[in-house]
Amino acid sequence: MTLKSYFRDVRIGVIGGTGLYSLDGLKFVEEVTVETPWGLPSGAITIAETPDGNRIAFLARHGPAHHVLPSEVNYRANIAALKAVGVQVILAFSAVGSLREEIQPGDFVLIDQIIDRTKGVRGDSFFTGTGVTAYASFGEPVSRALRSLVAQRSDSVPNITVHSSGTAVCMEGPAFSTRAESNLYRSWGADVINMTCIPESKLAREAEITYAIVCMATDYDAWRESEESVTVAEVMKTMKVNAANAKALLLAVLPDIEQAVYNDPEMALTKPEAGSMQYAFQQAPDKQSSSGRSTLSFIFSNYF
Ligand SMILES: CSC[C@H]1O[C@H](OP(=O)(O)O)[C@H](O)[C@@H]1O
Ligand SMILES: Nc1ncnc2[nH]cnc12
Repeated sequence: MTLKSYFRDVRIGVIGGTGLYSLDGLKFVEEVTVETPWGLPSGAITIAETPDGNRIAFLARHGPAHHVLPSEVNYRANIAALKAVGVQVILAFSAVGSLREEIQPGDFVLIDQIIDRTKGVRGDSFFTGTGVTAYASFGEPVSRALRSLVAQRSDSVPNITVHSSGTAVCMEGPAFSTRAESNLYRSWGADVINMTCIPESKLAREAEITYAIVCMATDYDAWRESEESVTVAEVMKTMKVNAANAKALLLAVLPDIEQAVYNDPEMALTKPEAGSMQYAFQQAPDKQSSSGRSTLSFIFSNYF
């Protein structure tokens, strides 16, 4: 596709997860289908206009009708497509199970750490198969600055409890965990569990996009002896309330993110990620595969 001229200025992207398939309260502009070197994303990207007149991009992670399983989401295409329309910051949303008594269904958690329990079946690097080697830094998988913006603004949203940090386990799925697994993750210090934050967060980092994910607790997974283990019915029931709260939180925090990406000459919000791959490449440019360089230029117009 030919990218329209305004796309370079669509700096904010939102990824909706289970139960969050569209945005409310913003003016619809258009839907765009972006083909990437890694294939097609889960669906069309919706471009919407904020009350401040900026355009943002929305993508439903599993597709608008949730037709794609977490292991089968083309995370590379999703992130590459958002990057192609200009996105520098992604605020993602995810339905998660709670591994802690104090994180109740309905609570939101701004995770700062992730334990990867996916099983190697997901395309998890833009560099795989390109003949170009690069190693992203991922010790802090989520943007501290974006988390803190969301945490601060969440005070203005009624009826939500937001935990400002936490560790997520990302499991393979689609079947939920056994009780033994759920207890194992608790013993590791994990607070919530989902099936999608890996490789989404890792690919955002490779693409130098500032990324945070709002984890919305829907259930107590499988660890509580006194309760039935999680079911989809339970997740969807809680997500009805969570989705409304997520939309309210997004509308509340958007002006702050817009201010940070359009009006801060220092670009403090995106600074840690922008340019972070600069020293991650191993080979001298003349030793990199030229077809790989051409593929990667789709997301790294600055390096290739
Ligand atoms: C349908 S429950 C399991 C499903 O829900 C979460 O999705 P998302 O992270 O996209 O909100 C979880 O990660 C699983 O993919
Ligand atoms: N218990 C759970 N495990 C994994 N992903 C989830 N998404 C919502 N609840 C979940």
